[in-house]
Amino acid sequence: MCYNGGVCDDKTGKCICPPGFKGPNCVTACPAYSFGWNCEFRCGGRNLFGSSCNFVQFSLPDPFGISCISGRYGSGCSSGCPTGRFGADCLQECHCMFADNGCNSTTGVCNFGGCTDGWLGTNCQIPDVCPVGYYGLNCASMCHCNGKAACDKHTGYCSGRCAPGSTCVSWQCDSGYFGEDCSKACYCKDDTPCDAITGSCRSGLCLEQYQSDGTGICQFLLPVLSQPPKVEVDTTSATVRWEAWGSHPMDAGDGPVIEYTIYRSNPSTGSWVRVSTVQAKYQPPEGFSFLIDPLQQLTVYNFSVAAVREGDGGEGPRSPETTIRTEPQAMTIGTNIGLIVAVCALIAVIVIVVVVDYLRFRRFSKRLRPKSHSIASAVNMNSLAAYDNPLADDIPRNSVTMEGYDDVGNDANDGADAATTYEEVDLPWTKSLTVPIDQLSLGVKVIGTGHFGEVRLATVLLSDGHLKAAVKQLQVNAPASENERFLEEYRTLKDIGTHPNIVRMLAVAFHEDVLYVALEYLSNGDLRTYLRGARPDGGVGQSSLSDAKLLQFAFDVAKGMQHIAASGVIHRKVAAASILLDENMVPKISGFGLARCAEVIVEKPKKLFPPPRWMALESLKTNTFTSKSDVWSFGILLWEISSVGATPYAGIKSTSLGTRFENGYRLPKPDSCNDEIYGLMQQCWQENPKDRPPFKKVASILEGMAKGHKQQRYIQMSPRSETPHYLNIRPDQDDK
Ligand SMILES: Nc1ncnc2c1ncn2[C@@H]1O[C@H](COP(=O)(O)OP(=O)(O)OP(=O)(O)O)[C@@H](O)[C@H]1O
Repeated sequence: MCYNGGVCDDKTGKCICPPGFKGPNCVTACPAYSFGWNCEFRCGGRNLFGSSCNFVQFSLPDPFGISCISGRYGSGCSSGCPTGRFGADCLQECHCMFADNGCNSTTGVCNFGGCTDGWLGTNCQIPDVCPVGYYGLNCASMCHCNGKAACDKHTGYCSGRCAPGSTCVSWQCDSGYFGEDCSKACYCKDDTPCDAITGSCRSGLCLEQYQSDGTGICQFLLPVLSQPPKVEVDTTSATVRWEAWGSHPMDAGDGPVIEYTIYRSNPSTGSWVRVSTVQAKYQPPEGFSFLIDPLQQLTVYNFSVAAVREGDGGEGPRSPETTIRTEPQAMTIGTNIGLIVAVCALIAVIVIVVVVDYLRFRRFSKRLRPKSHSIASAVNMNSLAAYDNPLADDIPRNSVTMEGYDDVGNDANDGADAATTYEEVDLPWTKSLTVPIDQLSLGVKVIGTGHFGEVRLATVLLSDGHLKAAVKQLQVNAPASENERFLEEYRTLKDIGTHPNIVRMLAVAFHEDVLYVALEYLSNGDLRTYLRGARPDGGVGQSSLSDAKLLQFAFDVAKGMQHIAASGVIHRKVAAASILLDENMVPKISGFGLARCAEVIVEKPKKLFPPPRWMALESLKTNTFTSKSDVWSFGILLWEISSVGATPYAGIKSTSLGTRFENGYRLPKPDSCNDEIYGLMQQCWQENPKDRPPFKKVASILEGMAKGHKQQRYIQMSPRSETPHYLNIRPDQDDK
């Protein structure tokens, strides 16, 4: 947009400003009697022509040609502008509230009062509503909405879709994307580009597993199982059976199917829980089956299976479900003498076990007493040297010495006990992770406190040495629902598998009905605290945190979230406080306490609900959580990074957020980030979850920024000497 009579050069797209105005959009008025690209020439009293501006004409590039100085018109430029006019040859109209008083004939600034309705700016030449297709400061930037619709005047984002082949604010899709909003991925061989509008591969060749649909677009349809699984139950287990994808004429979509995911419902919340996957490679003639246990007796469960193709997002929808109730314990005392004898024998065994356990507990407590701050572990390093944990192979080798760790119980008397403390507990998912309790040494240091109590520094002995670990434990006396939540948290983490940007579970151990979970130790605390300390006024100093590092944080977290979303998990607590930093400052997603394995609508409990300031509109309004609500929260996390640790919506009550969001309110742009990164946040905060980019797209946009940070400043840390203009930190509103 060119103002004050400036015109746009149809070759370069740049504004050619009229005499008396300068700047990329001709908004800046030159001082009186001056003109030129930078107002460098003057006329009048002390001008370079040595004469008055009257009767002087100037030669400017087309389309102005010969014209008068601003504020003059007529042959020989001898007349001043009439009231209501200003600019070169007096061609511009004043837009002042008091029209009779007119405006300054050179600058257009109102002689009295402000602008008339619909106009803004120092000289009232900026329309209040940008013309269709423009947005931003002075309506100077172009937007690209589908159907040439208008866009948001501040952000450039379209209320509907972006024009095909554009991202609303840019005409170019990132490589590998096309279509409206550039939201569709194209799958061309060797990452060759596709047409930004149609999506057809320029090379005409598709990635393996994808087929051209005849128009040159490479795609596949997700495989759909049309039949519910058959389920047989007993008291505490269920056998789920299903036929291979494609066995039934109603099965739809494209193969090849590489595996199946088995789901069951969680009886207390009704949400879906991903139980396990079964490889599709070896197809048993009688169909597939999977045993799920343990289940609660006399409880109603739903079961479903989904077929999975190779690649990200290759899992099809869940099959129709089968609902069934587990059996009650069958006992017909009186009709079966043998059974009564068995029951008596069982009771006797239980009594013996309880007595033995009690005696062991007393002995164990005795061991604890002198060092009450730590839990015992009897480490016998020599005998365990050959222990092989498959996980250990891909664990970073932060091996430690045993100094500073309290091997309580590792004294002369305990040697014999150590071997007997290991107890097998029936949790199938822990199998590959379980280590004997004597391989775990709990340190004295409490490194944090979470919902399930203290988190302690520890070491765990795996195949090649002691690794530092953060250990959480489930209290024996925890209520059943808590128990379930704790187990759910770590089963989810186990299902997600390993990723460099997700906290890793090293091992689990059982001891006297306590479950210990050892996570890799992340020594640099959480990202929010780190960012706050790294503000130039925060003490750590600018040297510890470059703009590139801030972008890298965002990119790394996005990669981790892409992996979580691809595993079918919703995190529900994506926030800088949930990101922990390892010894090399690599961010790792943590805090899986609220994670779920499927789209969920939850009843709002009083505590343990996700932090509202990070929640998406639909989560606040209808308690609905999906991967796209995680994308919203990621947008808030990106804002936390860009504002170097500010509190979102500081000063605003979180109870008012839902209504504010519905009215279009969103977090403002931090001064420290540029339009492009704020644009990405805006995309994450689209009202309709479908309009938010998937994590794959978010990660690829951030990757582009991380690579291009030398050419462009996406996030700017203020130097120490400058007064930082960072947004507020309000610990009272941090939604801990
Ligand atoms: N792997 C780890 N390495 C280092 N410190 C950790 C680790 N895990 C947790 N902590 C510390 O312990 C604190 C509590 O962690 P925890 O995960 O229990 O918190 P939480 O917010 O209650 O999580 P959740 O909602 O998952 O239960 C964290 O804030 C952090 O300081």
